[in-house]
Amino acid sequence: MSSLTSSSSSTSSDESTTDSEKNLRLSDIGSKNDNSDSLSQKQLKPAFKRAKIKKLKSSDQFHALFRKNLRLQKRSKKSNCCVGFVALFVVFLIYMMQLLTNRYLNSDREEETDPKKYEFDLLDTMNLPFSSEDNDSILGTFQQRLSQILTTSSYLREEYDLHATFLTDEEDMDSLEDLLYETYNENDDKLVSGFYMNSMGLDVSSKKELDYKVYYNGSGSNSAMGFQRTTHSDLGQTIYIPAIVNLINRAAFAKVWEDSDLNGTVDTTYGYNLKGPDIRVGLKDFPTTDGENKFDLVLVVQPFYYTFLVHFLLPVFMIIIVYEKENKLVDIMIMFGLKMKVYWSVNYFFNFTIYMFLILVFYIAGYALEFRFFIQNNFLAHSILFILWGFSMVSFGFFLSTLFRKVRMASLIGYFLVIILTLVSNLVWDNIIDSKGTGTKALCMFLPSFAIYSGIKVLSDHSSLTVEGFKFSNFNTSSEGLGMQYLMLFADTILYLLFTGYLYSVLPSTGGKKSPLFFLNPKAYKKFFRDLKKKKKNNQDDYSDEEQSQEMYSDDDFELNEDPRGENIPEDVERERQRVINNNDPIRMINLYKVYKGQDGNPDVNAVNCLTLGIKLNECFGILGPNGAGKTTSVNILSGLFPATSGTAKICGFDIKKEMSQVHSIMSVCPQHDILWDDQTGEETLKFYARMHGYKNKELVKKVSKTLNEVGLYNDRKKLIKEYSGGMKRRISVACALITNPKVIFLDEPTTGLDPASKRQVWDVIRKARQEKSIILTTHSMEEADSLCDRIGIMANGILRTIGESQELKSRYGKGFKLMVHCNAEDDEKVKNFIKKTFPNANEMNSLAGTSNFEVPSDEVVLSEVFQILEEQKNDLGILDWGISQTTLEEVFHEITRIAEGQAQLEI
Ligand SMILES: Nc1ncnc2c1ncn2[C@@H]1O[C@H](COP(=O)(O)OP(=O)(O)OP(=O)(O)O)[C@@H](O)[C@H]1O
Repeated sequence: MSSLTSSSSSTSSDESTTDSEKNLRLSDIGSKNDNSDSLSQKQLKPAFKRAKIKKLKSSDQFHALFRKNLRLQKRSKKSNCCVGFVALFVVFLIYMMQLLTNRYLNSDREEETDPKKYEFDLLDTMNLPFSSEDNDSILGTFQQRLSQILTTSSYLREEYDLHATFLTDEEDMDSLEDLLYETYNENDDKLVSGFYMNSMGLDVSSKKELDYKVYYNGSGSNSAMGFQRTTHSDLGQTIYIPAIVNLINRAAFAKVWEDSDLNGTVDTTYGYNLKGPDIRVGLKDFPTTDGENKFDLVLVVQPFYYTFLVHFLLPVFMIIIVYEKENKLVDIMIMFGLKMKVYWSVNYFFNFTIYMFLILVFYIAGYALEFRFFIQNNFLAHSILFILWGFSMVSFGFFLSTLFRKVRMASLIGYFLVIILTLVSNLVWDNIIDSKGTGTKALCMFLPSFAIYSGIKVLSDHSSLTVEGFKFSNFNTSSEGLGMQYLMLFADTILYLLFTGYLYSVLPSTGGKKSPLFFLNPKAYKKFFRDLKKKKKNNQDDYSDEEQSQEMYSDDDFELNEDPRGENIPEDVERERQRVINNNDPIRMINLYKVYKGQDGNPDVNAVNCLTLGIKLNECFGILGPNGAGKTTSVNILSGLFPATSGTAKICGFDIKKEMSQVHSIMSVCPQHDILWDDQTGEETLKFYARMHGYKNKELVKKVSKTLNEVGLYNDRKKLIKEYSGGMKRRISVACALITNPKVIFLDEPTTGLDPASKRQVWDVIRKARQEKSIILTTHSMEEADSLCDRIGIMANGILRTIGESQELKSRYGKGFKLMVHCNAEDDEKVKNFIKKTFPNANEMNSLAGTSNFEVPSDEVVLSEVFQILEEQKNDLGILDWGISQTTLEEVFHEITRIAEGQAQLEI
């Protein structure tokens, strides 16, 4: 009846009437009378119309999913604290190491790379032991000799890379500095030094002293460049001056002494009692140090720790995905219409955002604590490296997540991987790969850890005190550029996304759906692309407008085989089969089979066996059956969790084999076991699904509040799901199935575990919800089926055994009425005789202490007459109490399962 309403309303607007539509109407009329003659399948090829479906917007889904992820992330305090702690710990370690390095190992150096900023920090004074009257001439001779040694000694130039220049003004001094530092930076062994003769200092007549300044390399290992202890005459303290200064001073002095005719005037103890003119030496160290001699701890450990830190989110990314996979949350979201491209995009974007947050904290700490890695290197150089690593790590995490099905395993292996990848990239790169050619390096970088480690190492090497920071100006020319790292990280991002897509398709998901390994089978590969093209085309057609046009389709795809029971098929089941073939029910299953492959030597299980069934519009259809009858399997096939082994079903005209995405956008499900996020509240859970289906703002709030009220959870809406009782979880699962306003609802044992009051509340909700919908409800409660379902099908061993309205089944399978009479013991015989006389075929079932039970065939009973007769004779016969009841659904159920068991025994 309801299907008539549905199809006639859908065709009424059409001007033209096709033959197939006529067939449809004829068949609809047929469905009104279930006893109508069945038409051969060949004769009748009806064309049906698909339901109107509303397009689910990707943006709505993105919004809902992102909010959900964010909320759950905020609530996973342990994981957030752990990540934060590790980040801070790494920053703290590096900071401490930098402090230690600066304080104890480079204590005589300053962290200043600009040579211009160095002062001549002290002046050493050497007294020449001559009589003070001869200052001028002594100083003149000394200066002359000094110049001669410095400019003419090839030995000094070659051995010590000595640069001596006599300058006249400050500008020239600058150019000498530039020359010295340039030479210094280019020179491998760093044994450069420089002398600067300030012409001003030559004015010996007025100053009675000679000034000259020396640039020296304080880090030199060469003994000649090393330091020598001397006592600073003015300061009265011990200072260290470069050996070369003493060397040259002494050489100049010796010459002066030798040439001087004054030596005779000098007392043998000249060094102590004569005080002649001063030779003052200004000292200026080079700003950077020779790495060989100054151990910089930060440089050694930095690449390891940074690599560890940036890997640390990898297991978190894996866990997010595997958690939803293990708990079938992905499956349920798909059943509620989630598009996988949205799912992956949101997770990609979300994971990348978490990573960027970590990097932001790291950068703030790094700049605040003045890590040379950040300050010395070009900002873009390290930012691009870290961003590209973020992209590739998320892809890599996705890829790894496809390999795990359990969160515990994923987190265990994930954290182990962080350590292994960090260690391997550190040790293997430094000891083996670093010395290899570009090709080998690039190949190794297909493991993204190598790419990030080597990139960090390049930047780390540039953050040493002795070298310039990394700049893009040396990017192209430098053999240690970052080009390869950037390129490979980008390539890894794409590569691991492709791997993820591939593995996600071919590895079995929780639901057991998987695609073939295409590359092993070129035909399957071609088929895949053909299907994809077709699907794309369908999608375009389906979603060409906001509301889909009602497209005609035929049943060519249905495999209309005979039921294997052949002649033995029960009449009602066969009638339903013909009705389904010729009708446009919103849910139509034809010859649906599901065989589970036997594992560990067990035989295959035929869970669903040639199920042909149709659910009408506005109908709530109950599937009953003992445990293992195939109820849940049927629902799982229809909702797309499992593929059928053969046969198919159409839901609102969409084939579950090929158009599941359209089916998902119009259906909802309350699974047998609650599939919910423990850390969301009931309200948030409902909002999530409602948002996915386009509800917004006031409409969203209203809809959610109404549904919460209906299932009696409004007052508990702010509680987390993990704080809900089993019954409350069940009610929120039912609410989820109702909130999206679907056309088709699958309710798998929706009231299991509910107390009687809640059960009735949920029944009321379901009763109200069936308007404009088709509902399949599986249950073990006969009372529920009786109360809620318009029609009932009873399954056993995967086979549909009977179908019909509750009353119809009772009269078909029940053995009539049950009559109970209660009287005094002395009247017992009299009463029994009366019953047997009134109902000749009544069968006495039992009798005890004046209470007797009879089974009376239904054709002997006209209820009104029974009432009249018994009430009239009650007093005369001494009947104290009596009652009559019809066969219950439970008895029908037992009868059916008993027959099924008998058949199964025969088959064995
Ligand atoms: N994943 C599976 N792998 C193998 N066999 C399965 C699987 N799921 C179900 N089965 C088998 O399929 C048959 C039907 O199971 P199903 O869960 O559909 O029954 P049901 O009618 O829903 O039972 P219940 O009332 O206990 O929920 C059973 O024999 C069961 O053992």
